[in-house]
Amino acid sequence: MLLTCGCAKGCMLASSSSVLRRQHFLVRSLCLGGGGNRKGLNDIRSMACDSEAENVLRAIAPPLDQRKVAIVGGCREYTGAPYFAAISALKIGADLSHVFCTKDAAPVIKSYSPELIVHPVLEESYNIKDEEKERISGKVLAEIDKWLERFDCLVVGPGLGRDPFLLGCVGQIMSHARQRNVPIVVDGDGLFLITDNPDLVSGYQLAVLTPNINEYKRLVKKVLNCEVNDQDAHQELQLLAKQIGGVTIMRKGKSDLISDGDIVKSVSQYGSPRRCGGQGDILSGSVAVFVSWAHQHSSGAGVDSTSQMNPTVMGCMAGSILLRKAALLAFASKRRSTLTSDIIELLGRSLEEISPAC
Ligand SMILES: NC(=O)C1=CN([C@@H]2O[C@H](COP(=O)(O)OP(=O)(O)OC[C@H]3O[C@@H](n4cnc5c(N)ncnc54)[C@H](OP(=O)(O)O)[C@@H]3O)[C@@H](O)[C@H]2O)[C@@H](O)CC1
Ligand SMILES: Nc1ncnc2c1ncn2[C@@H]1O[C@H](COP(=O)(O)OP(=O)(O)OP(=O)(O)O)[C@@H](O)[C@H]1O
Ligand SMILES: [Mg+2]
Repeated sequence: MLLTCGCAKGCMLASSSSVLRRQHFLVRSLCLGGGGNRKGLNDIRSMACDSEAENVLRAIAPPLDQRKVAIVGGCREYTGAPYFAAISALKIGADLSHVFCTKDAAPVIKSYSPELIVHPVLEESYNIKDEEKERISGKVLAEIDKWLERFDCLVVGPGLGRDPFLLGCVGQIMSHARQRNVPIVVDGDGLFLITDNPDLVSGYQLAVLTPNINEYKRLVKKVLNCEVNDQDAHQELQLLAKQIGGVTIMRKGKSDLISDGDIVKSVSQYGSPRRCGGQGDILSGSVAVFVSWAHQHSSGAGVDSTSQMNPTVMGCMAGSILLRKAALLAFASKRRSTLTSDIIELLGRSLEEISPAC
């Protein structure tokens, strides 16, 4: 079998055995990063490099292992978003994917798939009396606390809705996860929550924010107190991440821009021109798995040059390139009728093409 590296340095290896494949994996890892990343003029180290994102994915994807992720989201209005995030995490390699949602949403989400573990624990205001609120929020927290330490990553927000009582409980869940050093991906209505309460993630380096165009506008307005400036997109994102205290932000759009306040990376692989709802949910579930793999990779890394990159940034790059590849394949086949579920079906093939399971 001929394996080509695809790294910027043009490395190519021929391999006919799994041993050689492992050696090739190491060579690919060493091809990462290097001196080509520095821009120099100011302190932004920025690079638009899709092959680098593929190399990051290969480097951090372990042999098959056990990962558990949880999605906090799903309410009366939205049941698709938490399902998309949770099933994407499973398709990529999580062995268990939990969903913590409202009681109304749970039977619906369960009916989409027997693969998911669904906890009907969240409550919305319409369902409870004022005098019950304190007791119920204590109960919600106690339910989730039992599980928190088992998770390698939490995704907060897909289809969560904006009910103030529910968001109050979710804020407390985030604080508990933070105390236990569980990485958190914040998306959708989770971003609505943290835009109002940036302290929930401020200074937490295991937090990833994945805003879409609207969510980004709201964040910039709240934190930087200005309008979005697309001319200086990299600097603005870097400043925003720095201001929130070193969280990693992936600004989704035509290119996905990723910054931890230090480096800025961009993934621009052509994906799908279809903007069907739910692609961001695939991304948040995928990033959860990749971030947890990247942290594992970094903690065990030796001389491998990927160990110098923030693992949270690596997880975002890997999630972005994978979603874009799957979206490209889905659009090639389904064209105008491409749906989010078509993209999810192609996550496995896309991952296999970038990083075959050993
Ligand atoms: N199949 C599914 O289940 C899917 C469900 N999804 C889920 O949907 C949720 C929202 O995500 P999204 O991407 O539509 O949000 P976004 O771009 O900020 O807003 C667009 C416009 O809508 C408006 N608006 C939003 N919420 C509002 C509210 N409660 N009440 C009033 N206005 C509201 C918003 O207004 P604004 O905030 O600007 O005032 C803006 O004009 C989120 O939980 C996501 O995960 C998606 O993942 C897709 C697949
Ligand atoms: N204009 C675009 N062209 C190409 N790809 C895009 C464009 N905008 C977003 N994407 C891709 O789609 C993915 C999801 O981003 P999007 O902005 O659709 O998220 P979202 O609005 O949160 O999605 P959702 O509908 O799930 O809430 C991103 O990773 C990005 O790669
Ligand atoms: Mg979204």
